[in-house]
Amino acid sequence: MKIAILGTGNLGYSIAIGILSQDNFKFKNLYLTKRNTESLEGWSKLPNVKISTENKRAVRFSDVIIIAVQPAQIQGVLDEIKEVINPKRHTVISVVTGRKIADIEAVLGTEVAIVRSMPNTAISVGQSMTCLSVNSRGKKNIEFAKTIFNSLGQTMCIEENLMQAATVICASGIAFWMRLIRATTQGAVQLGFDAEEAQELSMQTALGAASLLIKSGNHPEQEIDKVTTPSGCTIEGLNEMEHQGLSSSLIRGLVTSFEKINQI
Ligand SMILES: NC(=O)C1=CN([C@@H]2O[C@H](COP(=O)(O)OP(=O)(O)OC[C@H]3O[C@@H](n4cnc5c(N)ncnc54)[C@H](OP(=O)(O)O)[C@@H]3O)[C@@H](O)[C@H]2O)C=CC1
Ligand SMILES: O=C(O)[C@@H]1CCC=N1
Repeated sequence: MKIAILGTGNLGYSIAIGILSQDNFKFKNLYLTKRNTESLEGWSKLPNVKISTENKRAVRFSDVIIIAVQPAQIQGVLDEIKEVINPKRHTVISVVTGRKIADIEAVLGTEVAIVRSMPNTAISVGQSMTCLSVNSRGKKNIEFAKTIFNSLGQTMCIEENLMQAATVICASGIAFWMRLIRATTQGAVQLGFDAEEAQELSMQTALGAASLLIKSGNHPEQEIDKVTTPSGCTIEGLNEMEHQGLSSSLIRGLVTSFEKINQI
């Protein structure tokens, strides 16, 4: 499999690191493009990695085309590559926020396999939650896209009308969870740990909580019941957090992000 990433910025870079680090599928070449390639110079020393400013060249050279530019830049990229897209050969995967499959079909045509994908930046460490939607032609290629993204975390195939919500929960979600980890780290510092220890306690506890749910399949309240000793310290702290609006502020933040993403 020959893969091109058109637009190797923050997310494209994370995807490239993830592809290079995984060993579940074999890729023959990884072609990375951006307009100014200075930041990618170190990569050209890697075997099987090509760096270029030329999107058309990257497309001609590849089978899977991952488009990872900003929403305002995708139209220009699609216009540029349309003449070299071969529907029999190429699968186009867009990770661009808010751009519908229909917008891409309008330029490349409905006979091209198109996957709309929303990974998150944890893709660079093989732990992305990636949501996928496909056009009719892409249904045959969904397993192919799943193979790529399953080796870089977990995937879920969803209806395209849920993609904006998925972006808020999973992609923006990385920022939300970072803030929760930072806040619990700051609390631990206030209670006497140094900053490094505090962050380690916070990160591993967050990982443990998520792992408990993933492995047991339990509802969060079942796990909470196991921790909240009657009249104990956990329920006292948890109730104070709720009095201060913990769940409510998180839900309101998600809804506000969702309202914003629908204007992008
Ligand atoms: N799922 C997620 O977690 C996230 C998703 N996103 C989405 O991913 C997309 C990319 O975001 P992000 O990586 O943060 O953005 P960046 O601005 O960091 O990356 C975009 C890259 O595209 C390159 N680029 C721009 N125009 C072209 C072109 N014509 N040809 C080739 N390369 C080009 C830019 O580099 P240069 O200027 O050198 O060309 C830049 O490196 C966006 O749509 C964003 O909404 C973003 C962040 C997180
Ligand atoms: O904040 C944003 O608009 C983009 C979409 C998801 C992550 N970053």
